[in-house]
Amino acid sequence: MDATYDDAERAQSLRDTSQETGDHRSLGEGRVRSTPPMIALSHVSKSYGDKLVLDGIDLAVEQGEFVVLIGPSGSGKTTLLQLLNKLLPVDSGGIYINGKAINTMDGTVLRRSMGYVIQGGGLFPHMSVARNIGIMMELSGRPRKEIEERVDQMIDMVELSRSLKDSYPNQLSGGQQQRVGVARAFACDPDIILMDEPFSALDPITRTDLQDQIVKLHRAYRKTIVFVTHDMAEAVKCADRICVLQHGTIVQYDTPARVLAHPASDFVREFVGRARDLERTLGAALGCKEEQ
Ligand SMILES: Nc1ncnc2c1ncn2[C@@H]1O[C@H](COP(=O)(O)OP(=O)(O)OP(=O)(O)O)[C@@H](O)[C@H]1O
Repeated sequence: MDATYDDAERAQSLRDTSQETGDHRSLGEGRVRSTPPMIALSHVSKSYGDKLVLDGIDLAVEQGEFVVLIGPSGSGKTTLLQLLNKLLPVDSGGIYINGKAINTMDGTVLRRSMGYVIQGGGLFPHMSVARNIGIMMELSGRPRKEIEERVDQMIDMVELSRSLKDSYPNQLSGGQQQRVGVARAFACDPDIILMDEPFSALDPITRTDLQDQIVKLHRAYRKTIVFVTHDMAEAVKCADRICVLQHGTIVQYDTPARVLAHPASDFVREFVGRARDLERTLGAALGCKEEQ
């Protein structure tokens, strides 16, 4: 069955069962999932004042999936991400983590259970690299020795030098700051990691390095990742599935191969086309440089 159809059906079944049961195992008539999706949104809407920004979003993200949210500026990507960790409240509809409605969960507890990486790393400027990485563990009262060991492990994992442990964020390059942000997100071993344009402020080479790194980490640890970007090439490189947003609705949710080969609308075709044009232009420009 077509993945997009399957998701639509699943989302529909979530909608049908959510109010009554609060449990998300139904897959429609007579079919039962053995596990709920790691993340499910059922008819979620969100407005700022009278401006509707997300309009009846149905979305399921499976455990261990890498889903990229992509769309033009203002299409609602960041808003959607911030609904997932309750930085913003939904106006209507439901969000479920592992089958459990997040409106029953404490926002702080929920956020501590998820990794969150934003542009620039979102590091605390007055804390050292080591403390930035270990802060969530510190807040959860983990023993100092365990935190120290984990910090070293995370620093090695993101291929930073341990000599930077006592440095402060303003003493690091943009790429190093972003690596610290990624290390912090993984430190508490969360099931879910949310990433909001984490690499978009970086130069192309550093950006490529970090994309490679996150793909590698995803393969190794199979975290469920929801990643926001404007960049189709980044989406194709990293995603198991790409969710294309336009004016607060999902216009396609499918594998990179299918989004590229079968764009669901003229809008998606144009979006993919622009990315390909850019890639060709960049490729040509880089090719010229190499020849010089
Ligand atoms: N706090 C806010 N108050 C009012 N309007 C907001 C607020 N935050 C976002 N918006 C508006 O909601 C819409 C969606 O914003 P959002 O940041 O989710 O889009 P986005 O797709 O992430 O955009 P970008 O790619 O530029 O970051 C935009 O029109 C934005 O101006």
